[in-house]
Amino acid sequence: MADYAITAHELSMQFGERLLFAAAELTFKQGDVIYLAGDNGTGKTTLMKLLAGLIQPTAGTIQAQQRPKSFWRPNPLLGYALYLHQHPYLYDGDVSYNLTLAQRYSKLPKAEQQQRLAAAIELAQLGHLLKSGASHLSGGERQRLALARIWLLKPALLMLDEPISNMDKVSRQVVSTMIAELKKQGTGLLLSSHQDSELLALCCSKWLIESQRIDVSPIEQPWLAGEYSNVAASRD
Ligand SMILES: Nc1ncnc2c1ncn2[C@@H]1O[C@H](COP(=O)(O)OP(=O)(O)OP(=O)(O)O)[C@@H](O)[C@H]1O
Repeated sequence: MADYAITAHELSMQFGERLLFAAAELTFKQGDVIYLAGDNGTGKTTLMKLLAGLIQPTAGTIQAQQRPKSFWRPNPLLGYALYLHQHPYLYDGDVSYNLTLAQRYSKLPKAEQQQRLAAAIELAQLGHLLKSGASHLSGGERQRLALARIWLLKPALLMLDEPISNMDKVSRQVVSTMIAELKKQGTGLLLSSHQDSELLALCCSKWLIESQRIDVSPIEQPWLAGEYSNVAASRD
């Protein structure tokens, strides 16, 4: 059983009279890499905010495994899965400052923190930008910095809202590589996109929001057949 998991039951979300979506059951857990698809305005961001505990559903329950509601933690979902907005908030100050501040929230041992910082700077290709003001970064650079900050924390569950939309080829490649690395390290990922992208190749299932329903289906990956499945089977 995965240590971290979010389960939603009989979920429905409305804004006023308008039903955005309903779903009988959804599970997002460590080990999952889920592609959240749907046209603009179908509710992908709203669903991520629900799973992050930032807003409440109109009906249904959303539970964080092994984190019951308590007096000191009235909303167990807050901080359980990290959520990165499409237009991430960055602190005033330079890139280096943004990374250092994020590191303060890390619970990893100091040596691992330092290793992750060096890897984040290299993978996100931020080395030449460390002294640049965050407010002067391009859209793609902002997204790379935001993902680098999250990388430092090594999250168990991470939701990325349109992580490679509106990026040039290089930034797309950089972000896709970081996402693939997080997957290897065991982070459960929910990746939203309003159109098919290269991120699909990393995913094992798809949630499609369409006609006010969330349809869940497996994604058959060529790498799951043949050698890889033999390796996986021999491990079991
Ligand atoms: N707080 C709110 N009050 C009323 N309507 C809202 C609220 N938040 C979102 N909506 C509406 O709900 C719909 C879904 O919004 P959401 O941002 O979740 O869609 P999305 O699938 O992420 O879209 P996109 O692909 O364009 O990012 C939109 O029509 C939006 O205007």
